[in-house]
Amino acid sequence: MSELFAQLRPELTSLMDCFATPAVLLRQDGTVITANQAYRRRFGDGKPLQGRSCDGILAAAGYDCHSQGNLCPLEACGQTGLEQHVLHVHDQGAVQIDLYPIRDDEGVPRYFLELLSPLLSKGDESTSMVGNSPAWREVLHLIRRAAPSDSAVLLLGESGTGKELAAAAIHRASPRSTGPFVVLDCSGLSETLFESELFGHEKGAFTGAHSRKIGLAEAAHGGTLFLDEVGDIPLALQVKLLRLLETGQFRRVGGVEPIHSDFRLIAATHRDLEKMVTEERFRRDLYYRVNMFPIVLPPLRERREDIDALAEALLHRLPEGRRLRLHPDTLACLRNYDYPGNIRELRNILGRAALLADELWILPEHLPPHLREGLRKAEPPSLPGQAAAGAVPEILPLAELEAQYLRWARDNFPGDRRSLAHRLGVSERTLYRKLDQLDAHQSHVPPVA
Ligand SMILES: Nc1ncnc2c1ncn2[C@@H]1O[C@H](COP(=O)(O)OP(=O)(O)OP(=O)(O)O)[C@@H](O)[C@H]1O
Repeated sequence: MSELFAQLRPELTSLMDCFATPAVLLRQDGTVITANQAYRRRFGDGKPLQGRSCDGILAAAGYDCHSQGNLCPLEACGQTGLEQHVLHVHDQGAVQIDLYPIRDDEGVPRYFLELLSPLLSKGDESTSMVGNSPAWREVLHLIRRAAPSDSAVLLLGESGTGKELAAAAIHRASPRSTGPFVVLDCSGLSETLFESELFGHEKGAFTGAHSRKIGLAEAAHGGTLFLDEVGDIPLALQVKLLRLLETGQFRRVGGVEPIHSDFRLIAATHRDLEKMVTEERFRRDLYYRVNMFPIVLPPLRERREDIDALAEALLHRLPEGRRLRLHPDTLACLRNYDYPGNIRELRNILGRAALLADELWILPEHLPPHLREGLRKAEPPSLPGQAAAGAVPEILPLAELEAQYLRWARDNFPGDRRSLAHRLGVSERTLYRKLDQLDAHQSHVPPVA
């Protein structure tokens, strides 16, 4: 890094943090000079990004720049000298990349500002599945495996873990994507209602059946039928559902004509279906029929690494959330909570906070009190001599003591560098200088933010 960049790094990072979307400043060879918080959260792996190649960072986050005919905007800009706007398509979804050359006084592009806006694979923003943790990547891997086949998929997981979103993603990535995606929530339906919802009814079939109604099984023809909370289907109706799944045929309530429907089945439940089978509350034959390809969606507390990115994405989806930013202390609280209601609960917490926040920042005070208790309080390192009280303290050079404390603060402080500098009572520039000195002595250390 040139001396000038070394001196200006705090200012540059601060400038980059003005962008809400992931932004990175690159050299001509694609190595990173600095990146903003949004970039580190979305694509970072917790290790320092500075000096690493941008395509290596993206590849590690599951966005392979060289796959599927993607063009490198940096190369194109190097050849033409012009800003580039390209769409990269990845298995994880699409990313809009806007690359702007930063020219020297002779007009030669020397550095490049890259803004990345992750888009959705297909569909709109509200259907994107955010997450990059190992647990979530495994789910995405299974979804990709299951999607092209016609096999029935069973989505298992606690309420609010994204089962419906996953079902829609499987449908969108399947050969039936141009067909309908029909959802039937099986919870809380009486037997009569369930039957008439699934199979439809003829006019006059029962009191109140004033006209013929097409059932959801029929409406799903050519597409996907998603049975949410399949464990809630009354035992008496399970046999009718099994017959439908086995033969693809059914009759409307009050009808005599057999109707054929060709759909792919995806079912979901938060219940332990296997246990229900042993307790004879769920038919074993139906269980085998729906459980051809099980996918377990992990609870949010088992994929805490995704909380930052999820919180940003969910906030952005709220109408009042687009103007707001999550303060590092708020993110620290969000990371430490267990979310019995999973992603739905996180979304609701953010919705409430967005209404309470007047200014730019969502602060811990905008969160429910039980989340604020989670503010992380790591113990400072035991200083030399402190562990063995009464022992003769080991005398260390002050500089070494400061380095030890700084290392601890850097590794444990949950916020960004600006807040850390503030807490340490030094300028951001001084903090950067001191951290650079630490880095010079020790490579492969995690960044502050
Ligand atoms: N990976 C994800 N990325 C972004 N948003 C998500 C993700 N997973 C779930 N959500 C959001 O969380 C909310 C709950 O998701 P969803 O309804 O799919 O959960 P569910 O498991 O089907 O819940 P339930 O069992 O109660 O029906 C939705 O608003 C959904 O958009």
